[in-house]
Amino acid sequence: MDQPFFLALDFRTAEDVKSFIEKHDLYGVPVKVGMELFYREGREIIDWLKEHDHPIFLDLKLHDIPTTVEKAMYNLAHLGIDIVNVHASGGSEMMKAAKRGLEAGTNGKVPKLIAVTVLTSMDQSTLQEELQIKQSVDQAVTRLALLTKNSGVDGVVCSAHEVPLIKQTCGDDFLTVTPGIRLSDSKQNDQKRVATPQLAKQNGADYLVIGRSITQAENPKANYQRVRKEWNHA
Ligand SMILES: O=C(O)c1cc(=O)[nH]c(=O)n1[C@@H]1O[C@H](COP(=O)(O)O)[C@@H](O)[C@H]1O
Repeated sequence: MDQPFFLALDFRTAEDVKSFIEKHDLYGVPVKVGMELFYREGREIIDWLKEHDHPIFLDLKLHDIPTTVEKAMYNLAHLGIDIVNVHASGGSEMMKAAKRGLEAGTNGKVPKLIAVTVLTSMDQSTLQEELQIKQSVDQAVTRLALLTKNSGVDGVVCSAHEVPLIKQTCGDDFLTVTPGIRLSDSKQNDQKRVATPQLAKQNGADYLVIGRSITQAENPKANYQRVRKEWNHA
């Protein structure tokens, strides 16, 4: 993959996606398709993106009983995507089932499977006050990363801040995919654990996920180039 940034295509319709990509000449860049777009447009938008050579991270964050997740992954595997995810908090049986489903459903290259640790929209107070989890964010993320690794899954979704700890605990080859990426002058929106592309690179992240800093910018292409420059020069 030329540039390790997944552009989050959080748009309502396929038409919105196509006109955004066309207008800003972003053909072929790695993209993330999430629930909003996939629930409406399904496999057609995936096929269109593949026809235009976009590497695809399908972000549906599956979290259900093992059998359901295994069968859902079996069906998703036919889409020919590159990365797909589950929630690590679904537990090891669920993660192993997800992997089995993907392997059984794929003809060619098996998509990478990653697991969300603690959402980047959460912070210490969400964990401790709302969810009554006594561990710190760092501890909870590391614990879930280790569970993910021991379940045979390829890597995790986490914030850029936890990458050094995860690499230390799970090894350099264990993938870290980091959303919550913001350019220094972008709005934080609903994200709590944010980082610049530069910090993510310095911390050793393998891939970035970045949406609104680009898609809602006055000049999306210019911001895309800024991310690229920050990453390449960090
Ligand atoms: O799995 C994800 O991609 C994900 C996990 C997470 O912890 N936080 C997170 O923001 N995401 C996704 O990453 C994208 C971030 O978008 P922006 O906040 O607009 O850059 C969204 O599409 C989220 O669904």
